[in-house]
Amino acid sequence: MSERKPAGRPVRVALLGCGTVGTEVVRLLHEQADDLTARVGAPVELVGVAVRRPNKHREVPAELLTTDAAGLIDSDVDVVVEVIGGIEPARTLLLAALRAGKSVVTANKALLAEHGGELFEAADASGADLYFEAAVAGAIPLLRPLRESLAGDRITRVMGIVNGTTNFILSAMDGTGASYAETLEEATQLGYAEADPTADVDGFDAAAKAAILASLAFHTRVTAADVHREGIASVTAADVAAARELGRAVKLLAICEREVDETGGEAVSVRVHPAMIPRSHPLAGVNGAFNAVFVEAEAAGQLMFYGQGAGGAPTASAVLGDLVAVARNRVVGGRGPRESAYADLSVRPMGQTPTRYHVSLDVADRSGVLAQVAAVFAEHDVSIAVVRQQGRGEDASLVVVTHSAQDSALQSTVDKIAGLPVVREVVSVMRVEGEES
Ligand SMILES: NC(=O)C1=CN([C@@H]2O[C@H](COP(=O)(O)OP(=O)(O)OC[C@H]3O[C@@H](n4cnc5c(N)ncnc54)[C@H](O)[C@@H]3O)[C@@H](O)[C@H]2O)C=CC1
Ligand SMILES: N[C@@H](CC=O)C(=O)O
Ligand code: NA
Repeated sequence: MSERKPAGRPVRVALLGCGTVGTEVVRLLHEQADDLTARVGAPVELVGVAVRRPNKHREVPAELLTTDAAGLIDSDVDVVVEVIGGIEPARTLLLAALRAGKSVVTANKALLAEHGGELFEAADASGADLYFEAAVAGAIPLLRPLRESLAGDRITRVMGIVNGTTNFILSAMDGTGASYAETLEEATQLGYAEADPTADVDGFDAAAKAAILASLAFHTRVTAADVHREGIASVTAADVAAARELGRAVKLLAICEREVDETGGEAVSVRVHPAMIPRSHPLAGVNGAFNAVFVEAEAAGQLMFYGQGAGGAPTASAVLGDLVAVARNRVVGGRGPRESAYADLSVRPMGQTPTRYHVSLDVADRSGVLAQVAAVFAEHDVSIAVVRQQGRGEDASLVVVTHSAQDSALQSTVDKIAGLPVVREVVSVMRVEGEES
């Protein structure tokens, strides 16, 4: 058996925040101390944990606890791990760490999606590392493959389920019929939801992740404000039932696409919205807090990443992976990848993005109604792929699935149809993904 090499000077780590993820980071650092030393080539020493209320953290040795996060960063530490969340004070603290040449590991997608550029610039100026695998899809190794393994390929599309809380809720609505409120409460108890769960439900969390994914995939700075965002608050039991009837499931998807416009110029589209996907699609079988992301690249073809996207221990696994990487860089010299935003592509507005709609209507059951509805689609140059009509006494249910068209044309079509006197109710309108157009 080969002997382990003697370990060098300890890598000194400051942890900021000790909630769902931070608690698990402390546990893993303690439990895996010997293995981490062997893997890094030096002991990884937790020298301080910044918290808000020290008396609430019995799991951390009292001498490590401090309420002075800035002071901890200023002390003799090599790496700062941030699991506080939110924009401030995380932004100010991490900028201070990076400017002082301390490597940073963070799980904070909200911060990266809004101020990633500023953080990368501070890292470049001092030569420090900035790693953030936990920020997207929790435990799933996804950002490192995009930043490193696929750096020689040309990514064309990234599509996936990147929010565990909403997937947990939609899975329950589809499966057990549990109420929205009950399910959200359970997701919060299990540590999946953000401190303010509206960040999950309204799609802000997924939009931040989509911005990070698009930035890495397309070598372009994409911020949360660039992402078209719709959450799941408007998804009704009727939508889920309509999907089910057509052999589809409703999922909140993050979709990042490289697009070529009429002049041959390239742009990207980045969006988060609920969509119906066929039950045969691999994403339809992703349930609970699990995440899954498809990546399509010109040479690699299709890749799929699947696993636990939320929860304390899975997220801490990704944090520890990054910690080992930056600690190794400290021990052997050198640094990880810098920001790559050279392509500088523009982000296409949602209205100009090609999408497909599923529209379910209650209409009067008499001759000529279908023709009237079809005429509105034709007027907006929207081609129909599937029509299904079923009589129910005086009324009929009419379902239309379109071919691909500009989102703005689809939206105008639905607005006009809603105003037709023969249309009693627009029961469900949802985009369709995951099948040929
Ligand atoms: N929980 C999860 O499943 C995942 C969380 N993340 C991200 O990880 C980060 C942490 O998330 P959680 O642990 O779930 O949040 P949490 O709310 O459970 O923990 C955050 C902790 O930071 C503390 N804190 C707030 N301000 C502080 C300050 N100024 N100084 C020191 N401590 C402060 C809070 O008291 C709390 O204990 C967030 O950025 C979140 O988006 C990422 C992936 C998954
Ligand atoms: N709140 C997030 C946590 C992980 O990023 C989620 O539900 O996915
Ligand atoms: Na990840």
